[in-house]
Amino acid sequence: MTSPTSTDIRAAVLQLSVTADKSANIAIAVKRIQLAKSNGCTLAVLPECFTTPYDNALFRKYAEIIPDGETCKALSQAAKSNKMYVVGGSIPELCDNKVYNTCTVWDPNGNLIAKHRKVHLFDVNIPGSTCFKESNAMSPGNTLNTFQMGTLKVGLGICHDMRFSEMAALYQKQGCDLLIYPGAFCTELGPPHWSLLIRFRALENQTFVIAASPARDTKSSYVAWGHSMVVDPWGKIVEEANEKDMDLYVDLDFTLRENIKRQIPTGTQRRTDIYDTIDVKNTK
Ligand SMILES: NC(=O)CCC(=O)C(=O)O
Repeated sequence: MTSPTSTDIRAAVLQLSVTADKSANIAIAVKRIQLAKSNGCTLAVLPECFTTPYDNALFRKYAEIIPDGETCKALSQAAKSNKMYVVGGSIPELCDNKVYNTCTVWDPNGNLIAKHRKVHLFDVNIPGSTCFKESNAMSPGNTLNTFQMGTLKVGLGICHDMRFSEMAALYQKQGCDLLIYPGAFCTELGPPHWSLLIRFRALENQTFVIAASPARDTKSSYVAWGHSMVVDPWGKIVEEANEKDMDLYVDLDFTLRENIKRQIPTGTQRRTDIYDTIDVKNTK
């Protein structure tokens, strides 16, 4: 069983191509998890909607029940047979006749240890650029979600969630060392905002951030930006993909986070006497 200490994470960020063939998408994800294992990784992170073209017309058709659906069974088995943590990007989840955009997390024994339903749905209307209303097809989640990887605590968000600094700040307050965002920014909003947002979330919370995108497919109705990346708590991009189908293997040294927290102790400098970020849900 892999039980990471504070310094020994090698993460794989899998920038997968997403096709219309759900079973083929799952099979490729499983192969790439195996490949990550053979490259010494203990954690694999998959992209948002890696089984499903990002299209409101398809989410319900591709949706499945968690944890009994096809994708969950495959991810659980992949985590177990490779003795890895697997952050399963996201899939459309069917529950009580609603569809959620949901990330599942599997431990090295194949157990489901966390589930995050996208809290902030991607509803934007930018004339001449991007119009998308994810809430026409999906329901929002209503909880923040973390999981433990050995001594490390990880906070989860999905794509548009990364725009909301309050959510990341709450994860920081809960002691998260790493934030993971499976995402799929489009080619209009990717160039101006993707990298900036990921770096902001890392810098302001002094955490590592992993963001995993699908590879770009210019023939699909929604063209993903790609550029999966890992950013360190200094705000520096450690590794960045281009737009192609590819994987990143990145060593995360958490002593860096401990040093930065000590050197610039913003975590203990907050003036909660004049402002605060409060988890309303869990403080009621
Ligand atoms: N899939 C998404 O949530 C896309 C988010 C996005 O592109 C943004 O700009 O926000």
